[in-house]
Amino acid sequence: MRIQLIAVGSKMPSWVEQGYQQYVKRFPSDMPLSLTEIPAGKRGKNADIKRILHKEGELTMAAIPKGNRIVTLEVTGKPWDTPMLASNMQKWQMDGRDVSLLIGGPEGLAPECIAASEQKWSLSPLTLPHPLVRIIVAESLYRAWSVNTNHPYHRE
Ligand SMILES: C[S@@+](CC[C@H](N)C(=O)[O-])C[C@H]1O[C@@H](n2cnc3c(N)ncnc32)[C@H](O)[C@@H]1O
Repeated sequence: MRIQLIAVGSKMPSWVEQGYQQYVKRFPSDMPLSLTEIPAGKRGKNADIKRILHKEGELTMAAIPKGNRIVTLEVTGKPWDTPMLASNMQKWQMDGRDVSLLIGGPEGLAPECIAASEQKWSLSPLTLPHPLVRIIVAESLYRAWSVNTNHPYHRE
């Protein structure tokens, strides 16, 4: 099973790149994690946010390979603890499809992304900055994998 992270926002500061790389490099070859960045629309003074969000949504949906399970990262989604994430990961693997995890931009995800979502995952009731979310997701997925494989990274 491949896991694809699709995140609105590109040209991240080096600390974001470094943080993400810390975890992505640990994924096993039978469950690789990839990142697709969607350029965020320019938000000038009189920006048409609805149009920008729609464009980001179109680009996000176009980046998802056909048939993938779509999971959205949403503040108001389900708060999965590590065992629940590990259990979801096992279900994803048994289901046989690859997984696309979607992270929105400054105003969140476009309505079409939310409508296409099969599962909504909340990392916290706090609204987190989108550059940080990809790092937390990568670490959480790696931790869940370590639970499922009895790897010593995760300790009870
Ligand atoms: C800055 S937040 C967007 C805030 C926007 N007002 C909203 O409510 O969606 C950017 C993206 O980061 C992700 N995100 C931020 N905090 C999150 C959390 N606590 N749980 C899950 N995803 C989160 C979501 O994908 C969100 O679309």
